[in-house]
Amino acid sequence: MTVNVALLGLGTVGQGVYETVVSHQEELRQAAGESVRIPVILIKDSCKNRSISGDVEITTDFNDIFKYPIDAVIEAVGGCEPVYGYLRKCLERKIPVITANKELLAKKGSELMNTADRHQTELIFEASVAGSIPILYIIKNYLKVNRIQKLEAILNGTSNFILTAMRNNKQSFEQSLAEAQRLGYAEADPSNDILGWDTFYKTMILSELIYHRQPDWNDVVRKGIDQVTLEDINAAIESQEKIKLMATLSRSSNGSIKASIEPVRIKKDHPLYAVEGVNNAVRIKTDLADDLVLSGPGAGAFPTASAIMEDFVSLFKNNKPLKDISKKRRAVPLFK
Ligand SMILES: NC(=O)C1=CN([C@@H]2O[C@H](COP(=O)(O)OP(=O)(O)OC[C@H]3O[C@@H](n4cnc5c(N)ncnc54)[C@H](OP(=O)(O)O)[C@@H]3O)[C@@H](O)[C@H]2O)C=CC1
Ligand SMILES: N[C@@H](CC=O)C(=O)O
Repeated sequence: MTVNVALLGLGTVGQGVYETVVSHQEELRQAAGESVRIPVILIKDSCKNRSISGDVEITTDFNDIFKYPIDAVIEAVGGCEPVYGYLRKCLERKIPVITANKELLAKKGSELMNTADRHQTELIFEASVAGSIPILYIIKNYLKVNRIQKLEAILNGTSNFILTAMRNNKQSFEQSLAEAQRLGYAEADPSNDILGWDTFYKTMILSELIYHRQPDWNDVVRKGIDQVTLEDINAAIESQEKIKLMATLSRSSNGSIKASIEPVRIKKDHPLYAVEGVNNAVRIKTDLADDLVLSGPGAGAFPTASAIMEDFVSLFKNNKPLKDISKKRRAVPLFK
């Protein structure tokens, strides 16, 4: 048997997913119990050269994906429109969706999750937060008894890459951003990265997961790294400190959720001090486990494809065919 996956988007992430499906057939067969094939890929610009095998249809028409017996959809386009409509259509047809799209999830995650629920299918999105780090899985499945008191995190690979390059190589902000774009870390619109929006969306997803709701967006402090200068970085070095774009999330005693995203100076003994380059890290303080820190690459083709493909195989429980897997088996619902 073969599982057919429609891939939406063939940029940094989509290409990483496509190549992983080609290079990891054996592992996918082991984990999913069936071989995995991508018969169709949606793109925007039909004039670009693509390194894709000849038997894959490349299309600019979303509806073409339904010409194939699609078992799952992987979305790597980004943004809200037209993707929201596309994913709704897939879920309404009971097709499970795996997405890396944090902006869409922060803005429309509840609606899409309700659609998935109504149609008894899955919407999963490990890749939307902290790249390759399985942070959503760990919070959902491994911290059910613990009370999460506070979360501190570096969630934007591009910003951390830029701050590291400015510090270590004395590169200018602009040069460092251009390098992050060349490496495929930055969003299509990099102002999402450098103004803190990307971290903001990821923090909202974490808030949904941990507290089952988001704070009022107007109450969230959101600053990016756009105002950080080489002088600021040198001043931090003088004090043996580093500047990091830090997200924080907690619930106050009155039940309100507090979140902030801003560049902060941290000292050598801070657990996230050593997190450099494109890496992300999440520090979770809980009442029982105490202080947990997870780190790993937060952006890039293969770290993101890793999270997407691990999400994908998580759809296969006990090697059952995808169509036989009931939605009701999902462990803890997110966005509810
Ligand atoms: N880059 C990264 O490291 C990470 C990215 N993400 C998320 O993954 C998603 C994709 O990111 P990334 O691969 O970097 O983005 P890219 O800009 O590299 O790729 C986007 C892809 O989507 C296609 N596309 C854009 N608009 C449309 C449209 N209207 N209809 C059809 N196809 C369209 C583009 O087509 P064409 O090729 O024709 O231009 C391109 O193939 C985003 O949600 C991003 O936030 C998540 C984690 C990490
Ligand atoms: N642009 C994002 C990509 C991953 O989510 C980042 O730099 O972290």
